[in-house]
Amino acid sequence: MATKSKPKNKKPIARNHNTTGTWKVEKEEKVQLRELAKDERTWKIAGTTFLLVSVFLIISFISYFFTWRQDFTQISRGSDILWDPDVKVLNLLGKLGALTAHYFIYRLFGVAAILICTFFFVVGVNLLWRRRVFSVWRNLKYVTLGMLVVSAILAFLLPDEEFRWGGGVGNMIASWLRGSLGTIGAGAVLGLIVIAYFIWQFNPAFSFPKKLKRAQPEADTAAATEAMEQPVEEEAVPEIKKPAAGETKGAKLVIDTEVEKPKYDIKLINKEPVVQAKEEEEGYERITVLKPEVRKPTPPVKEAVAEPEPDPAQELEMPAAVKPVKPVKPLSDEALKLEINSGPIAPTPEAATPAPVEKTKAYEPALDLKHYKKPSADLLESHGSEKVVQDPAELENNKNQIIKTLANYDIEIQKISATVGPTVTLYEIVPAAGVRISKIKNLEDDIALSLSALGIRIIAPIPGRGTIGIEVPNARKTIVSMKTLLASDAFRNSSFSLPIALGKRIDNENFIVDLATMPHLLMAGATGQGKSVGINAILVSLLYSKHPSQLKFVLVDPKKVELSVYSQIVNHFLARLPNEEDAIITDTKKVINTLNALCIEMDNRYDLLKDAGCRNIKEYNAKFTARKLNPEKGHQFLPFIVLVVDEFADLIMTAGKEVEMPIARLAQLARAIGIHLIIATQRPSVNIITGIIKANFPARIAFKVSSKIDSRTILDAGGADQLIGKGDMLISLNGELSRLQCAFVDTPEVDKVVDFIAYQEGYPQPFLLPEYIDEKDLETGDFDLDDRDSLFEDAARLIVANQIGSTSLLQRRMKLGYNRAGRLMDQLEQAGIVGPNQGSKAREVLIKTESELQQHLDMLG
Ligand SMILES: Nc1ncnc2c1ncn2[C@@H]1O[C@H](COP(=O)(O)OP(=O)(O)OP(=O)(O)O)[C@@H](O)[C@H]1O
Repeated sequence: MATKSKPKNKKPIARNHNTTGTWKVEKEEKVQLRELAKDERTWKIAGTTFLLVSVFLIISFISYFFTWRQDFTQISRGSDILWDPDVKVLNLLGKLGALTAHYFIYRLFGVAAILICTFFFVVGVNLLWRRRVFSVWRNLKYVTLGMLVVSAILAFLLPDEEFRWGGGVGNMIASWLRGSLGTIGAGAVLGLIVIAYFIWQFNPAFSFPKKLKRAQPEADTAAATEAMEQPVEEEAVPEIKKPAAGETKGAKLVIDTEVEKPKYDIKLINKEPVVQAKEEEEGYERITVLKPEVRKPTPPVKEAVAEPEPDPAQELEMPAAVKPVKPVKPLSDEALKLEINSGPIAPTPEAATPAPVEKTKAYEPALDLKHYKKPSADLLESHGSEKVVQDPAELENNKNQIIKTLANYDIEIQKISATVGPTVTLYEIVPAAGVRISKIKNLEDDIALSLSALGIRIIAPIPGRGTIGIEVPNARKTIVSMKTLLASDAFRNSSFSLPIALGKRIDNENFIVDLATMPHLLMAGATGQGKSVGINAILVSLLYSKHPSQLKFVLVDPKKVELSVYSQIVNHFLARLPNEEDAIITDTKKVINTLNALCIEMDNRYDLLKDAGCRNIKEYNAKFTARKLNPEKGHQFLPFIVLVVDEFADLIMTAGKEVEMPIARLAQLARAIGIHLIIATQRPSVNIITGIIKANFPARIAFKVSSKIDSRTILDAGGADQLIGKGDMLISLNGELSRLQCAFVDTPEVDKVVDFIAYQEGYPQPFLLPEYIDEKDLETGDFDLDDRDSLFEDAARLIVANQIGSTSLLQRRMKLGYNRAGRLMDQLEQAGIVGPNQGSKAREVLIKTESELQQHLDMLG
C-alpha cells in the first residue's frame, strides 16, 4: 500500500487550529505590531534618534554658553520666534537650538543641564546595540541628582552673576535653603552633600584598611539573620494551564493484534496533552482513556511522578496485554507521594542546606545581593501549543506499514502499541515466540523505506521492557518550550543542587536532571542540529534556579559569538582570571591558563575540605554557613563552578594535550568540590573526544550527527545519525539511552533573561579564579630585576663559585626544573653576572670572585 504523503506544513503547530476570520485578523494585527517592536531596524532607528538628540543638545548647550548674551532678547520671546523669519540667532543650531538650550540652562538647571545629554547618549547606545552597554537606571539616578545638586551649589556660590549658573531650579533651591537655614546653614548642607558623595563614591579609609579577600565580601551577622528568614525572593511563576477536562493527556496507542482477530482495537493512554488532528475515522473501534503504562523510572527524572494521577477507575481498564512481558519495577506509592507533594520540600540529607543550623547565627551567602530576584517564567515565550498533535490516520498507517513490512520477512508479532512524543512516536512490538531480535534490528532500513520517513530508529530490545521499539518521526512536531519546563512543579520544587531542564522524553515526561550528579556532560552534534539551543537551555535552567552567590560560570567560546550574550552578567554569574578584561574566553592561550587556574582552584578547594574534615562541597558549605569554619583561615562559601566549552574541537586542534590534560584532571577529580564541566563539539571524532576525555564524561548528549561512527564515538552506540535535528537528541545517562526533544529557548528569550539579571545590582567584580602563570611565558618574557627569583642570589653564588655559566649546573645542584633554571640564568645575564647564551657552550661568568659578587649584589640592591 502506498504511503499517504503528508502535505508539508511550514506553519508552527500553534497556528494549525481552525480559526474564524475575525480571530485571524486580530491575531495578524497583533503579530505585526509585535514584529515591528522586535524588528532590529526599529531598535536601530530609535537608538540613532536618541544619539542625535544627545549630539543636538550638547552642541546647542555649548554654543549657548558663547551666544546667550546676544541671543537673549530674541529667545526670551519664547517659541514664537521659530515662526518669525526676521528673527536671527547666533546659536550654532539655530532658533530651536537656542530655545532648547535656554530652556534647559536658563530656566531649569544652569550648567548642570549638560548632564542630560548623557542620558540620551546612554539610551541611544543601548538601543542601537540592543544590549545593556550602560545602565540606564544608574545614569538616570546620577543625572537627576547631579542636576539638582550641582545647580543648587552653583546658584549658591555664584548668586548675583549675570549668567544664571545654577538655572531657575538651582536658584530656587539655593534661595529656599538660604531662607530656611541662613547662608552658613545652606552652605553647610550643600558642603555635606558634596562630602557625602565623595565618601560614598570613593570610601576613603578613615581607619586601618581591611584585608582584601578574594571571595565576595562576607555579610555581617545581624544581616545574615535577616536573610535566613527571607533568603532569595522568588518571582511568582505563572501557573501553567492544565488541560481541560476531557482533553487527552499524552497518547499511548495500543493495537492488539491477535491472529484470529483481523481488526485492531485502538486505545489512547493518557500522559500529556494530545490533540487529535482529525476526527476519529472508521476503523477505530474505541478510544479509551487509560492510566499511563508504568515505565521503569529513570533515576534523575522527577517530573514523571509530579504529573497529576489519572482516575484509578481507569486503571482497571488496562488490558492484560499491555503489561510488559518482563516485570518492571513500578514506582512505589511512597515515591509518588513524595514527588507529588508540592508544599515545601521536607529537609533530607540531600537538601541544599542540611546543616544543623542555629537560625540566628547562620551565614547567608545570598545576603550580599539580598535584593536579587531570580528571573520569572514570563520572560520566556510559549512556542506554540504544548499539546502533542497526532493524526490517528498517521498512526494507523504507520502501524500497518510496520506489520506489513515485518510480515514480508516472516516476522509475526503478538502486539503493537504506540507512544506519541513531541517529535517521534514509539511503536513497541512484542514479537511472536521464537522470532530473533537481530532479525528485526537488521530490517531498520527496510522499515524506514516502507514508512518513507527519515529518522527511524530501532531499539531492539528496549532495555528492561522485553519489547522492540521502532521510533518514527511525527509528521507534525511539537516544540517543547523552556517556559513549560521551568514553570513545572518538578523544576521549581526540585531539591537538586544544579537542576537542568533538558527537554521531554518520548512519553512526554519532563526530563529534569541534576548536573551535580552527572557530574560532567559531553555534548556533540553536527552544525545546526540544536547544540547551541541545548547549551542555552542548560545555562538558562541554572540562571533560573540559582542565586549569584551559589553559582559561577566559566565560559569558553572559541567561536566568539555563541556565549557573548552572557557577558552582561559578568558581575553576577561569571568567573574569570585576575587581570583579564573579558570574562568570556575566546583565545586558546587564555583557555589553557583558565583551565589550569581551575585546577588550582580545585586543589585549593580540596585543601579547604581537608582542613574542614568534609567530603564534599555540600558538607563544606553547610559547615561554613553554620559558622563552624573560620574565614580567617581562608574558609569561605564555595559557589558551584560550571565550565562550559562551546566548540571543544577548535581547542583540541590548536592546543592538544595542553587542553586535554587539565580537562581530564578536572573531570576526574572536580566532582566533589563542585566544579562541573559541559563540553560541546561539532566534530565528535576520536581525535577530539579521546579515550581519556570519554572515560571521564559518563553523561553524554548527542544531537544529530553525520555518521554512525560519530554516533558511536559519542554514545558508544549508533542512533544519533538517525535523529531528525532541531533539538531531537539522545542522552546517555547512567548507562541508559533516552531519546528527548530538547527544550527550545530562542536567542531573544536568553537576551531577556540576561537583561533581567544584568539590570539588577551585581558584585563589584566577577568571581576571581586563582592566578596561573605559565612557566613558558616567563622563560621568554622580559623581567624586572625587582621581580627576581627568590633563588637568584643562591644561583649567582653557585655560578660564581664554579665559574661555569651552565643552566644544567643550576638544575642539578639546586634541584630545579629546566624552566626555572633557564629563567634564573636569564636573570643572571640581565644582572650582568653571566654573559649571553653561547649555544651548547656554557656562558661566560663575568664576575670572578665572591667578594666581587657581593659588591655587585649590594649595588643591585
Ligand atoms: N530544541 C529545539 N526545538 C526546536 N527547534 C530547534 C531546537 N533546537 C534547535 N532548533 C532549531 O535549529 C536551529 C539551529 O539550532 P542551533 O543554533 O542550536 O544549532 P547548533 O547545532 O548550535 O549549530 P552550530 O553548531 O552551527 O552553532 C535553531 O535556530 C532552531 O530553529
